[in-house]
Amino acid sequence: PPPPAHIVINAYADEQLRSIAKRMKERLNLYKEKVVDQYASSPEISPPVKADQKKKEEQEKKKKETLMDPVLGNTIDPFTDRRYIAWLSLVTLAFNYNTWFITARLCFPYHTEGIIPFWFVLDTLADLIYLTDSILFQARKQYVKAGDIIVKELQKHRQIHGTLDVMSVMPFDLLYLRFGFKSIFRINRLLKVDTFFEFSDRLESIMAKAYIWRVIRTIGYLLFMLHLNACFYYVASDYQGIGKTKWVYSGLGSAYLRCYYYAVRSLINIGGLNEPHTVFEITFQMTNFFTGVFVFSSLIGQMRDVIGAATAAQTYFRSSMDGTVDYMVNNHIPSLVQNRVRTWYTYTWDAQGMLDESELLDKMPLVMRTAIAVDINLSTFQKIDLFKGCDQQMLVDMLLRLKSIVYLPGDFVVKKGDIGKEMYIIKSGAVQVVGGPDNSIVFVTLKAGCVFGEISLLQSSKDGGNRRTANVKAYGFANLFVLEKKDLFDILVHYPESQKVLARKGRKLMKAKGPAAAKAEVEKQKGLVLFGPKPPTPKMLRAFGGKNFLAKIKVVFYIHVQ
Ligand SMILES: Nc1nc2c(ncn2[C@@H]2O[C@@H]3COP(=O)(O)O[C@H]3[C@H]2O)c(=O)[nH]1
Repeated sequence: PPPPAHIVINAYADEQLRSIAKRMKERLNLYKEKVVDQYASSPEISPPVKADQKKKEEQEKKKKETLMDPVLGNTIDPFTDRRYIAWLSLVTLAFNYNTWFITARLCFPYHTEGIIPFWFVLDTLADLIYLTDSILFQARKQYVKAGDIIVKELQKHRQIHGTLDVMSVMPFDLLYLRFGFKSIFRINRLLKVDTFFEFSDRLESIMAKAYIWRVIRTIGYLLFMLHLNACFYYVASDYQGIGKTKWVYSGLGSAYLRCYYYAVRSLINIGGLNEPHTVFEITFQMTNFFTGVFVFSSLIGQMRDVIGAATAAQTYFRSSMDGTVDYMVNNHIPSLVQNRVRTWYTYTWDAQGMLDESELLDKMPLVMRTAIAVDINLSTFQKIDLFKGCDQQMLVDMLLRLKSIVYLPGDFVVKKGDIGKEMYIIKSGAVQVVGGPDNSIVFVTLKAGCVFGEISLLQSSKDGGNRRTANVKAYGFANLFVLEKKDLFDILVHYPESQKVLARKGRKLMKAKGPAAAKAEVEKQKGLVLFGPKPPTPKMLRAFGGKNFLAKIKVVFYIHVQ
C-alpha cells in the first residue's frame, strides 16, 4: 500500500527539520568519503604543490642574492643569459672586422690619405666594443671552480683569466704617432679569438638547428683561408714586382678580387694558372698546392660531418623504414598491412620527428628526464579525474614510465574481453568506445587528456575482473601514452594512500560502467576480499543514518507535539 501522507502540523518547523536532515545527510556522505580517502573533500591539503612552489621561489630569491657581485652588481650566467649571447654577437662582429681588415690592410695598399679617416672611425668603434666587453661583460661573468659557481671572487678571476682580454685592448695604435698609420699595430686585437669561439658555442646551444650555424662557420673558415692566401699572393707579387712576370698579379683591375681569384684556383687545386718560373714562384705555388690539399680536404670533411650529423635522424628513420619494408616484401606480407606499416612510419616521423622518444631520454640523468616529463605532461596529468587526490610524486613517477605510441585511423586499441595489461592517456587525436553489432554504436568519443583502459587495469584477475569492458578504436590518428599495469603497480607499492584512492575510483568506475562485473564486485565486497574491511559507520551517524531517516524524525516530532 502507498505510504500515508505526511502530517504537517507546523510548516516552519517542518521546513527547519528538513534542512537539518539535509545537512546531516551531507555530513554523513562527507565522513563516508573521508574514511576511504582522506583527501577526498579537502583538495587544499592533498597536493603539496603550494609548499613546493614556495620553497622554489625562496631558493630562486636566495640564488639571485648570492649572484650579486659586490663591485659590479648582477653577475652574468654565460650559459643561459640570452642578452649576453646577443652582446657576444656584436663582439664577434668587431672581432671579424679586425681579423679580415687588419690582414687585408697589412698586405694591400689600402691606407690612402682619403680613406684613413674612415678606417680610423671604424677602428675606434670596434675598440669601443672591445672595451665595453672587457669592462662590463667579461668582468661580470660567473665561472666554475671545482664544480662551484663562483660569483664572489670575480676580481681575482679577472686578473688570472683576463690577460688575453686585456692584451687585446692594449692601445698599441698610439705608435701611429711615431711610425704612421699601420694596421700591424692593431694585430693584438686578434687575441680576442676566444670570445668568437665562446659566441659560437653559445649560439649552437640555443639554436634549434645548430647545424646551420656550423655550416656557416665552416664556410667562413674556408673563405678566410682563401682571404689569407690572397693577401700572401699580393705580398709575393709585390716582392717580385707587380706585373713583372706572368705569374704575379698584373696590377690591373681590383687587386683584392684578382688575388682572391688566384687563391681560389690555386688553393682548391683547380689549376689553370700561369706557370711559375722563378724558384720563389715555384716554391710559393707548391706550398699553396700542398696546403690546399690538407687544409681544404679537412675543411670539406668537416662540412660533410656537419651535414651528416644534421641528417642523422632522418637517415636512421629511412634505414629502419627500408629495413621493415624489405622484411615485409621478403615475407610476402599482404599489401594492405604493408601500407598500414608505411603509413605508421610516416605519420610517427612527421608527428614526433623521431620513432622512439625514450631512446633519446634514456641517456639523460633522472633529474633531467623528470624535468622534461614534468614540463611536458604533468599539467595534463593533474587534470585527469582518475588521478585527483593521488600523490604528486606518484604522478611524476608515472610520467617517467610512459611510452608514446601512435595508432592509425580505425585501429583497435583495446578489445572487449581481452586481458587489460595497460592503460592509455590520449596525447593528441581521439578514440571512440564502440560496441553493438559490427561495432557500429559509438558510446563515447574521448579526446586529448582523457584516460581509458583503466577499468580492467584496476581490477584483480579473480573472477575475470581484469577483462576489457569495451572496444576502443582510434578515430583518426591517435597519439597515446601507454602505462603498463606492472609499472603502475610497481609505483603504487610506494604510495599506499594513492593506491586506496585508485582502488576506490576503480570500484566506482566498475559499478558505473561495467554492470556484469559490478555484480561480481558487490559479491566481493560482501566477502571483503579485495580492499580490506569496510570501515564502520561512526556512531553518531549510525544513530541518524538509515533509509527512512526523515520518517523517523517526523514520527518523533509528531509524538512530541501530541
Ligand atoms: N565499459 C565502458 N568503458 C568505457 C566507457 N567509457 C570509456 N570507457 C573505457 O573503455 C575501456 C575499455 O577497456 P577497460 O575496461 O580496461 O576500460 C574502459 C574504459 O576506460 C563506458 O561508458 N563503458
